[in-house]
Amino acid sequence: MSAVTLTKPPLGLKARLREFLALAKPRVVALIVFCAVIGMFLATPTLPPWLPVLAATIGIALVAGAAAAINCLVEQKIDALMARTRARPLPRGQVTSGQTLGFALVVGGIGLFVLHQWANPLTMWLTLATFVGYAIIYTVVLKPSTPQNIVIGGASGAMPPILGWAAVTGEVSHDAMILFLIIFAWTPPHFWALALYRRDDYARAGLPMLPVTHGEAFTRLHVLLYTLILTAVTLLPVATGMGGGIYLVSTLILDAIFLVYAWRIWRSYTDELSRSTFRYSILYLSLLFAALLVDHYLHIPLR
Ligand code: HEM
Ligand SMILES: CC(C)=CCC/C(C)=C/CC/C(C)=C/COP(=O)(O)OP(=O)(O)O
Repeated sequence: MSAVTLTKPPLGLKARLREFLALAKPRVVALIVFCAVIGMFLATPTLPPWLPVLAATIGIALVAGAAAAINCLVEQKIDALMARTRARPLPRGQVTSGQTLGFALVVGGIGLFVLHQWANPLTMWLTLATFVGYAIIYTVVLKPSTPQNIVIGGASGAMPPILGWAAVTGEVSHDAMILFLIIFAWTPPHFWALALYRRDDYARAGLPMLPVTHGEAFTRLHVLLYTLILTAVTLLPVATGMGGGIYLVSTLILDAIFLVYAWRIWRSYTDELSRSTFRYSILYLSLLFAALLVDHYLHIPLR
């Protein structure tokens, strides 16, 4: 009887690079970097110096990608159980754990070096803390143990504008902390909208996400409550003068649409609505930060 070989054919270089890129969750990292870059531009009244901007953009992207790869490494067994994540490179066996660790260490190490050399040490340390916050504290400790995982872990995801700000000014101001608060308040409706229509995935994987531990109705109410908090927080830039007329009009429109989604999630839930709300959350954050940037340079003062 002839033996049947089940080994996969080796990947070509391009396909291999694609697998490594997938480990870095490029679309999430793109929005993270976008928010960091806006933080850099908001940090100074004129144009920020190009070298720290370039270094911080590259450095933050690399370290965030490395953090995402560690998340894929730690969660490979969980990812194999969920429909949304089972096609990732590790569960499919396209890369090994060792390769993923090596990739994260090299890419993250280069990112930290770039930040230290051409941005400043403060930005490097804050980015390293963000890396630890997401890759270790959120992924290893919080995610498998509490439904508040994404609320607390959201602090890491909210760091990018602070990192950008620090790269340009060498310090962290109150306005940078307001940008942090916006992403921090945005994370629960962003994630719970997804968790609602992916609740079976999370239940199968044994992860204590809010719809699994506290039920759908409770989660739907909390999407609405956090969207209300988000609306309040997005008015803070107007209170401090960081945001002017263009920002105010933009955020009122974006918040109103988000509130309609959140209200409907609470009152007349469907999975399709929840999916649209999740998609809108990404558009919302992108447009809100874009509005802050436009407003910064075409500022219409409100006082
Ligand atoms: C703890 C905080 C966060 C959690 C738990 C979370 C959760 C998630 C999950 C589970 C997805 C996957 C959706 C899918 O596979 O279809 C996702 C997608 C996404 N998230 Fe988040 N997120 C967080 C923070 C952030 C932050 C800070 C940003 C950017 C500033 C962000 C931007 C995105 C984007 C752009 C996508 C879409 C990715 C794609 O289309 O492939 N997220 N998020
Ligand atoms: C250094 C730096 C700026 C780091 C940023 C940290 C970072 C990559 C935050 C993104 C948050 C994110 C991808 C959450 C996905 O949730 P999940 O991991 O629970 O989702 P999953 O189920 O898709 O793995």
